[in-house]
Amino acid sequence: MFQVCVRAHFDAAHYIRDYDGDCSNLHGHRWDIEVCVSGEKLDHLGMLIDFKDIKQAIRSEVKLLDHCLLNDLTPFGASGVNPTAENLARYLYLEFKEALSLQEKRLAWVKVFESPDTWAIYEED
Ligand SMILES: Nc1nc2c(c(=O)[nH]1)N=C([C@H](O)[C@H](O)COP(=O)(O)OP(=O)(O)OP(=O)(O)O)CN2
Ligand SMILES: [Zn+2]
Repeated sequence: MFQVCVRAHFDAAHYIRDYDGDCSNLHGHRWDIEVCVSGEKLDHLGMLIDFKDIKQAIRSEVKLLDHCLLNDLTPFGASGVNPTAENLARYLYLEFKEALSLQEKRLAWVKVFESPDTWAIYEED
């Protein structure tokens, strides 16, 4: 089984509603993300998936998220879903799953780092 992964980052602000502490105040992070596709079969070039294809999907998403207030975005707005690393990882997983429309491969996981030492992973069974 191969895993092919791409790392990227964006800068965005957020606050955690109802959090008992500083994180309920508006603050920013450099969010690092990692997107990983898995599968068995390589193409004639010896690639599971071209890094470029993953990068392109990430670029479109990062355009939406960079320098924004995550709480203002539809998935985290009136819905009451807090923009935590966990919820952001799930949101991005579903976005990339749709954007990449993978065949004979799957989106293995998406990692979202709030800092170099703290991160969340979302994957599907
Ligand atoms: N499971 C989660 N826990 C926390 C999240 C999260 O998304 N998922 N988010 C936060 C806050 O966003 C906060 O910005 C990060 O908190 P923390 O790591 O404590 O950041 P500090 O810079 O304050 O780190 P210290 O080591 O405490 O100085 C909180 N928790
Ligand atoms: Zn934070």
